[in-house]
Amino acid sequence: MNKRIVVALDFAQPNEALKFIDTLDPQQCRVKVGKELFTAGGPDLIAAIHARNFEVFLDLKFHDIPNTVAKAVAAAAELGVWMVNVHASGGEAMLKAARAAIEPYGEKAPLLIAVTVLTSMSAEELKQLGVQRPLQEHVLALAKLSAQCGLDGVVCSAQEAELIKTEVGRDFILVTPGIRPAGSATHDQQRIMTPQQAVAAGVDYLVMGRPIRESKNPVATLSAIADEISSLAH
Ligand SMILES: O=C(O)c1cc(=O)[nH]c(=O)n1[C@@H]1O[C@H](COP(=O)(O)O)[C@@H](O)[C@H]1O
Repeated sequence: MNKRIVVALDFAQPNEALKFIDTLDPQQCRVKVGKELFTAGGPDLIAAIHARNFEVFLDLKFHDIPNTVAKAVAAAAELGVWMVNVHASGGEAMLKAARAAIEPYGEKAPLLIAVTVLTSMSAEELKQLGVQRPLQEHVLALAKLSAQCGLDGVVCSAQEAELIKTEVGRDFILVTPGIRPAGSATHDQQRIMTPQQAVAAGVDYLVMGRPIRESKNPVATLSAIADEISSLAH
């Protein structure tokens, strides 16, 4: 139940992110550094976050040729991050290359997670891209491929969690953004669930950004959600 929430540090500047995490408790949550913040802050910022005892999900969603992704994932492992992600749609060779690249790090290797279908995408949008099968089927197929390639888990929406846990296995880690407390703004997210629904569906890690950062009292909001979900069975 511990530290199920990963707070998305979607800030423009490293100093804003550090100021924000200095209000948080590393025993209560992990943090996610994405494209905007890493582009601005780079490895120095990751070191500064680690110095504050937070575990980092480096969310750079690598999607490139196998050689490039393998080297990028190894570079992430060098930073000592807790979790790193790639896009499952990069395909089998890319996923296997990413897995092989972090093998030498042994127990210190980050968790390697593949993004299935972005939580901002609807079924209609997926069809526009030429994917004819239903969205849930596509997410499941990408999750199965990721598992076969040795990845530790996937990013999906909590709406697909039960299906993936049943079909791929209980130990396959599910990381779900698109988490919205009841009544809060959905922003650009399409496939959403409340924190309680997500935990009930079997999700391992809930990624939450704006509902926490933009709330009047982020610390109180985070604590309230953490308390609520810790009382739910997994
Ligand atoms: O890999 C991710 O973290 C991710 C995948 C996905 O499918 N959808 C998604 O929203 N994310 C990230 O999760 C965070 C969600 O933030 P909020 O929508 O503000 O809660 C953002 O930092 C996104 O970059």
